[in-house]
Amino acid sequence: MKKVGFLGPKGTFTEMAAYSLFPKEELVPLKTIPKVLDLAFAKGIDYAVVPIENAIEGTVNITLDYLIHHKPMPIVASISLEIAQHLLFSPNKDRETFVPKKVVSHPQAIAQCHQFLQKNYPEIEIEYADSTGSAAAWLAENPNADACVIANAQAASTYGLAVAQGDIHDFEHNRTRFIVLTAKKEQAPHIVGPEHTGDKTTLMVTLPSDFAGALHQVLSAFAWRKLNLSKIESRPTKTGLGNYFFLIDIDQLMDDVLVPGAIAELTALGCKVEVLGSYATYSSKATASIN
Ligand SMILES: O=C(O)C(=O)C[C@]1(C(=O)O)C=C[C@@H](O)C=C1
Repeated sequence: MKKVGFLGPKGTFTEMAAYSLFPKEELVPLKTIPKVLDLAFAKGIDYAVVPIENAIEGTVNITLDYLIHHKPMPIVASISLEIAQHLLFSPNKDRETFVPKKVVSHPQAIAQCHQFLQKNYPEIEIEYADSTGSAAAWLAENPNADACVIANAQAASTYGLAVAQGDIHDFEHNRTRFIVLTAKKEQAPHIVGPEHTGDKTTLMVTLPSDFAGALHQVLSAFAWRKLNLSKIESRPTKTGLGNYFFLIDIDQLMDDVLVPGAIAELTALGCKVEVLGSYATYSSKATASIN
């Protein structure tokens, strides 16, 4: 059995992602995203599953930055899940009359429900937790707290909390993409359950210096080869204000000609190019209940 580390505890969205991809493997809950990446890098687990991007809030910066700057490992798969955020109360509180003073959740979950909170609880104090699951676990241990949490239905049932209001995320099409990483040689995991939606190659491109038309030249290396890009994002290199690199997702696996050709062209322009992964992408409804 493989060991799959994920942002825990039980009841997180990342657990759903890990379970959708690896229902038969040993799932290992870890407290924070850096802890998951550290353990994968040290080969204490076979695979790491961590969130990377949300449809409402954008990139999960901690994942990307920690991966790139501290624990570089190849991406070997990704999965996108529907994300339904619910407002959960302790069973000790009356759903009709309780007015919580505090809401506890993961920053991404709070951000996805920002307008809901503004409208319904404008005075509420916000407390950030390591994950939605850890917020739910905390409320289960402190059932008399004047607090509520934002988490999913799986967390509600795992921790015996009541769904005071379902689907409180501000935009309907709320999805998060999770990536699978490994520091072990064997690479691509064997995945059968979720729907295979396509393939990606993710590149990290650092420009030699800031010159006129640099990004245009970078993009044209892909354009004339008809390589479709599904994402381009700039992130700070952390070497000084204004220094950025680009993360580029190409909509296909690494091949023998086109992608290496584009990389060679970028290198000839003076860019530094690293391949962060070439992998299959999956999609799932995330409704599976985890035992
Ligand atoms: O807190 C969780 O349940 C997580 O799995 C983390 C996370 C994230 O970091 O984006 C995953 C999916 C949702 O977007 C909200 C939170």
